[in-house]
Amino acid sequence: MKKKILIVDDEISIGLLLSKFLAKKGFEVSNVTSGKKVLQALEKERFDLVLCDYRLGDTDGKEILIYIKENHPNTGVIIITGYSDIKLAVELIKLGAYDYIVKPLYPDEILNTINKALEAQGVLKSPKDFEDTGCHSISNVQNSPAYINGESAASVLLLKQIQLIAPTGYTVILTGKSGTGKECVAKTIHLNSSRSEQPFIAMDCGSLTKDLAASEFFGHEKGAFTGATFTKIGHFEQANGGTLFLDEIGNLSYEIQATLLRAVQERKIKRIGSTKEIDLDMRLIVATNENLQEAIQKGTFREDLYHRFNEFSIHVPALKDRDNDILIFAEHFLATVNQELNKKIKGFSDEVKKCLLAYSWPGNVRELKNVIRRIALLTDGDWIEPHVLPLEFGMIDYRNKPNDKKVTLLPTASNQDKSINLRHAAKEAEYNTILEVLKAVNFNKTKAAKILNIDRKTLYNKIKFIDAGEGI
Ligand SMILES: Nc1ncnc2c1ncn2[C@@H]1O[C@H](COP(=O)(O)OP(=O)(O)OP(=O)(O)O)[C@@H](O)[C@H]1O
Repeated sequence: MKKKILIVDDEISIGLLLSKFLAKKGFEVSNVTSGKKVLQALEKERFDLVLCDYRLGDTDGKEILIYIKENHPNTGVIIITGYSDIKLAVELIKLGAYDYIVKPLYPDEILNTINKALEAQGVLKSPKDFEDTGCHSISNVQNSPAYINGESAASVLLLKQIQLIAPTGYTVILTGKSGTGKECVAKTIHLNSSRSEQPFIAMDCGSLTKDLAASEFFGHEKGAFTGATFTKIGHFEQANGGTLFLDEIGNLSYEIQATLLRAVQERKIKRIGSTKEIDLDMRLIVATNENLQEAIQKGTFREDLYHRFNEFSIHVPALKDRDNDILIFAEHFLATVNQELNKKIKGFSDEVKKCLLAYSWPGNVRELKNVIRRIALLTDGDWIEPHVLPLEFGMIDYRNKPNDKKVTLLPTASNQDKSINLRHAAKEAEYNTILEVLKAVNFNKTKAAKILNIDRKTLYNKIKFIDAGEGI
């Protein structure tokens, strides 16, 4: 059956041109020239897709989009805009538009977008579509795990925003709780930009001290200060040509922010101890799990720097807001662990699935990844059963096998060497303490390190250690 498309454009010639082209491509096409006529047309018949010009005499594309999404949710909408306005485009996509096309119109682009919109209709996108739609997975980055998207509305929106912003050179602020995947998103944006062949350099600003900051950002010449025994290339210079990802910018001291602002504004740096200016040509992506607006109000974050960064912002949703994506991520991590540990675990029992879905995941995707690594390691059979779930799942009962007298942290360790068991128990206790503290401080690693009385780097290593599946 032919797919029905309604073209809405008050420029009659453009509408006619488009309808001729689409009719030739096998679509059944109708044309209208005003908002009022759209309503009448939609009352009369069902359309698969509405291709709507943003600016119309009696209304605009946004109004029409809202009307269609409320009254004909199964009809896809593509908006045509006269100028490239990313913010407007994102707003329209958030409101439910499948995509937007910027004039001048190119037949191939229109056809491609229409076909994709029709394919996607009624079906939420699967993670694989990320690659199908021309975005690369990040699996080709050394030491980077593949980027997994989900099917929830929040994940579909996230993917759209990544696809939209990646090819522009915009500086992006990524907000979201710790472990939601901000760095993963930053890498994906980089890999889908024209800089993908150039370096992606990630820098954790949370651990920067005042003394180290300038040298870490801009590098130094040999002999520039006591202890500068070698020339050091800073992160800005390393990222030149590519993308610099600054993580945890909310933790930067006010003084360091001033240094950073100069470099970002002027796009030039000097290594410490050098007079030579180095021109910068790179994209900046920054991330924070702090509320920067609040920090600005409190006077701890510079408003001017914030505006420099905020050419575009993307919120990376918490895992609990990604519905059944939890299971998509879980299956993916299980497949990876199976490979790493040479196991053949088939999947999760229904009970475990329920627990995974019911848990609140304060540590987000990172926590999920760790949990899957741990429970896969503890599983001997084909299926992951509830008794291997960590204590925070409130599954203590499950952890007691029928003949056990006490709750054991590692049920499978009963037949293991006692010393190994103790070591494991110590690691488990350490893991749980770190996790508890992290949760208590909303996963702010700087604060957690202070409470745990270890430096941030040690904490980072321990988290990595856990991340790497060794923290059992
Ligand atoms: N979409 C994703 N696909 C695959 N793995 C992911 C995804 N999102 C997150 N992860 C994994 O979860 C872990 C945490 O992700 P990441 O470091 O990107 O989070 P973050 O938000 O930058 O955390 P933080 O704020 O603490 O730095 C990593 O091991 C990462 O590989």
